[in-house]
Amino acid sequence: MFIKNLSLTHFRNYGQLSLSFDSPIQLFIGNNAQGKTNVLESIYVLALAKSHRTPRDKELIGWGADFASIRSDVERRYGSVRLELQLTGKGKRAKINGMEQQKLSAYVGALNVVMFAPEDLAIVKGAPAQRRRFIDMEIGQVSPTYLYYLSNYNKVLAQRNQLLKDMAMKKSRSKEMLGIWNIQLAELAVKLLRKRFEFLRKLEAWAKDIHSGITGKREILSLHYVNSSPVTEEQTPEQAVDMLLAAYEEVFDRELARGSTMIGPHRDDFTLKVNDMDVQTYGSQGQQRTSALSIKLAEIELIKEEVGEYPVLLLDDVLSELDEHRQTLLLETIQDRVQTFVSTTGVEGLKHQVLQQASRFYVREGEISGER
Ligand SMILES: Nc1ncnc2c1ncn2[C@@H]1O[C@H](COP(=O)(O)OP(=O)(O)OP(=O)(O)O)[C@@H](O)[C@H]1O
Repeated sequence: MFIKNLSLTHFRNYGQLSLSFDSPIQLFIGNNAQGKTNVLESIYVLALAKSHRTPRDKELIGWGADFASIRSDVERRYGSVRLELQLTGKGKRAKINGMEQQKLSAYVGALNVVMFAPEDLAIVKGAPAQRRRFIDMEIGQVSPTYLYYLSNYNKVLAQRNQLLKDMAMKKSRSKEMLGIWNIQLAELAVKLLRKRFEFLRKLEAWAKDIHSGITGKREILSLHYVNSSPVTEEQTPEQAVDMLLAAYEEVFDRELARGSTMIGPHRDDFTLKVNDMDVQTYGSQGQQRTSALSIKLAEIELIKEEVGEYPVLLLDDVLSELDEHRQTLLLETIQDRVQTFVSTTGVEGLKHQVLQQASRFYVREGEISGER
């Protein structure tokens, strides 16, 4: 995948911006708070229809404007696609080749990206919700059906939780209705879980190899799904649904007391281990960083495997943080195969020869000038 150009209107601190790209690597160079991350964020939003920094689209719209838009022509293996996304704060309009997409799940995936930002350490160190978000976003990029099931799951979950609350307040005694929600929720949960198991298994295979390479074979990285339900990968979907229904029955009294659903993919997590040690709890800062890097590099390979093309890589302020050995490893993965956008405050820490040949863009107060 190759992003040929990018046009922004009222996106963050860019009133109007039009850029063209013809190199595998682009460096966005500038002081703090000038708009470097905003450019990378716009590419991420164009791909996933969501920001990596905020759940509120309103923040993406330039102050004083009532919409933001992002447009780009992307070269894919089957030809060029024009992607357009407009954000109003109340909703989004997404177009592929001028055709408006009714469902965002049909739009997401037209461009695949992997973002590596300082916040990504949260995949290792953060709360379970951050790892769930990571899993959902990554599977969603390569599987529109996953996004569709996820959005249905969340809707049914909200209704089931409401019913539990109503039952607890004696406003509703409808155990029959609960039975209906249980079946719908269990069927969707099993679809999500099976995809997640598969994703984690594939991600682990790549991450293990990469991590071993980075650490000179000293560390074995493994990923483990932390399941709140008794569903396993070995069960058939029918068996899994039955297991889940039985589990809902078992926790019914506790769920009624809490007014919320206690088991299912919305409560799950995954852990990372290095040589069988929990990295989140016991890992050093360096081990946590390296594990996050291994996972990001694994994601690049996984997307290639799933969609047949390398995604675009966005490196936000992380390259100069890596020591030379890790920089080299990262750049070897990229080589000429992965189009990469890098934000950095300076080029001093970027030693690798590949970076010397990159296109340079200088960012200052929401304006970008090209090569100097
Ligand atoms: N919705 C918005 N409208 C206008 N300007 C905005 C909006 N949101 C953020 N900004 C401005 O964008 C700038 C921040 O840009 P960005 O986050 O890209 O910084 P950066 O160049 O990556 O800096 P750093 O190196 O510190 O990360 C700030 O000046 C901020 O005021």
